[in-house]
Amino acid sequence: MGPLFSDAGVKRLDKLVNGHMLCAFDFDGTLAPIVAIPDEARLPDSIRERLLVLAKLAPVAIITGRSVLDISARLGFKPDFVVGNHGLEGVPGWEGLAAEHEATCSTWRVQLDLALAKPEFDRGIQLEDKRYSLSVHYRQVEDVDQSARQLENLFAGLSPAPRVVAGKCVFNLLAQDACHKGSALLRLMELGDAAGALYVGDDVTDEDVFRMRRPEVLSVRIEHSAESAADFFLPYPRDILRLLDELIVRLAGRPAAERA
Ligand SMILES: O=P(O)(O)OC[C@H]1O[C@H](O[C@H]2O[C@H](CO)[C@@H](O)[C@H](O)[C@H]2O)[C@H](O)[C@@H](O)[C@@H]1O
Repeated sequence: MGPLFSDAGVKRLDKLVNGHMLCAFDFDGTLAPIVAIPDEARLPDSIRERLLVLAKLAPVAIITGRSVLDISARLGFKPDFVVGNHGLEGVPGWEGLAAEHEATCSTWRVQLDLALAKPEFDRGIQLEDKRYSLSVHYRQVEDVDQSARQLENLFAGLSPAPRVVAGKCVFNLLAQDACHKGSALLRLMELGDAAGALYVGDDVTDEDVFRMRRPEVLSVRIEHSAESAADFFLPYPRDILRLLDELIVRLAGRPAAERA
């Protein structure tokens, strides 16, 4: 994993922009700064303005852990694709799987509501029901390590067994099937007839994209992590602005026929 703005990274970016490409982004921690209360996350105007320009030059996808309803209200513009619930919601052609995911989530919800009401669990634990997946947040608890351990034990007893993906002070409970951010991205590329894609993310569920290590997908992580499978990293969250600017300059410089 090297810095994106290095000779090797810029070479990959230039090569990608020369073909018909999809620009895909995660939301929290990538486009929107992390804040203590999930509902207070906002897309900064400086980023929205650039995304609006970018969307005129190339197809744009937002692939997030939030629900489609939640994220759509936060964007303030309409990208070509909006995928929610870590790839489980909003992918054209995958609608048939939704009913099953919804039923599984309701089952977990009942079990978790009962358990989390017990006095041993910190009242700061917040369950976010996103219809097709659940997020259990523990950012607001007194003892983060203790709550994380208790929650992991609790999830081990859930039926049916979820796929538990830890994130930033959150556990995401997902269905155990092949749909995730990586498979969603490949499906969007197929639908958009894209020869390549840029994917930018910051968290553990973004590793489903990074781990694919596809040569046609340029994967970029926000902040360096020795454990990440991403190709490149941007050192600081603010560097997303530079990346958007560099993309816009390159894409705007292409002949119109290539952008179509
Ligand atoms: O895939 P993403 O777009 O990165 O979404 C991942 C989760 O983001 C949200 O939670 C995270 O961001 C919150 C706001 O900054 C923060 O308070 C929380 O601690 C983070 O885990 C969102 O609430 C979840 O539904 C998403 O799965």
